[in-house]
Amino acid sequence: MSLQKIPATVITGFLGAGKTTLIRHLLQNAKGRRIALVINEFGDIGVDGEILKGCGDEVCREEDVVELANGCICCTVADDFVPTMKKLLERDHPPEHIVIETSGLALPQPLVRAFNWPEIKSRVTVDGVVTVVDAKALSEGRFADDEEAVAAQRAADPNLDHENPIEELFEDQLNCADMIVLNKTDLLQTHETEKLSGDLKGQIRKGAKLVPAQHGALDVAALLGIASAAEDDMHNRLSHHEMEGEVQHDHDDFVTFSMSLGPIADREKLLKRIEDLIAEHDILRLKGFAAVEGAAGRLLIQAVGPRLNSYFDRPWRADEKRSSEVVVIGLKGLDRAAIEARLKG
Ligand SMILES: Nc1nc2c(ncn2[C@@H]2O[C@H](COP(=O)(O)OP(=O)(O)OP(=O)(O)O)[C@@H](O)[C@H]2O)c(=O)[nH]1
Repeated sequence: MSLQKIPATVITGFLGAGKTTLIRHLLQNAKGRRIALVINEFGDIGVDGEILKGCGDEVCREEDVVELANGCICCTVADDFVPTMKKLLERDHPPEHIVIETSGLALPQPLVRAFNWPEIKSRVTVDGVVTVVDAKALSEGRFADDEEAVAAQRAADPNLDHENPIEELFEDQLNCADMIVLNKTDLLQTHETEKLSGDLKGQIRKGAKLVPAQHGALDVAALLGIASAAEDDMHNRLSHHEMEGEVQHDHDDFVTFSMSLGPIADREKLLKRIEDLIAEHDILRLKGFAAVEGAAGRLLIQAVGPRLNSYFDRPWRADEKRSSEVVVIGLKGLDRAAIEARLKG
């Protein structure tokens, strides 16, 4: 057995920033390197795992994708993450590199700390924490407060403890990063990207790298091999909760639910219903697959904030059940019953 530790890259970033897209690009350009993926999703439909497995066996073998779907990886470190890592390490041919995709709602800090568990620390080190940022959403102010609204809230109730859960999570994910990928720059003008980069540089930890990207297309040599050993450096990467001396954090600010829609007779009508829903409710993320009647492929549906897109990602296999399932994520208070009723038409 080699004494060298296996490098692990943690890919984090808010809902829909482009983590799965980046990993897909990485696998397609890994040039034979044996990479195992650990994927954590909120909700019980493994959309990200399915997208990656859909890349084809030569890029991503099914046995190299491990899905953790029992809630958020940052809260289930001991029960899920550590045993999963141990299993990967006990394989006859352990991976050469491990890539971990956190859910868009996860804090990376508890996960990175888990690399200090003795049974992991002796065999694995964090190569880098990569935080993917949705440049378009950031430019639209989705991670910041509307200052006037906050001032009005405070004026109405000065005792109000103001916390924007999205902004806080975004900052925690930034603060832990070795590399920040400013993704989706295709949706911005050059001067907007430059302005965002300049603004972000003022907010990130010294030494963290900021790189612009489109569809996560980064040079694999830059992405892997950072060798940060972030697990030894957590005092420089504290989350808001840690800075405030809290051990626990929770996801009470967000709700996630999934639902089955049955066979879809008309693709366009379904997409219109989803568009209307997104306009009417504060849905942060919606994703899933649909079985459109008469279509040979499964329809992948992706919505991030106001942007919706869909395409047939691969043919249905003869041995699988054709079903339509979506997961919806939003802030607490989302009207689940109304959304379900509307989605089901
Ligand atoms: N225009 C544009 N779209 C992108 C880019 N990167 C990703 N997307 C799209 O953004 C949507 C979300 O991408 P994902 O890679 O699934 O994002 P994610 O961070 O894995 O999402 P969660 O795991 O749900 O948090 C998909 O529709 C992607 O095709 C990009 O650089 N430009």
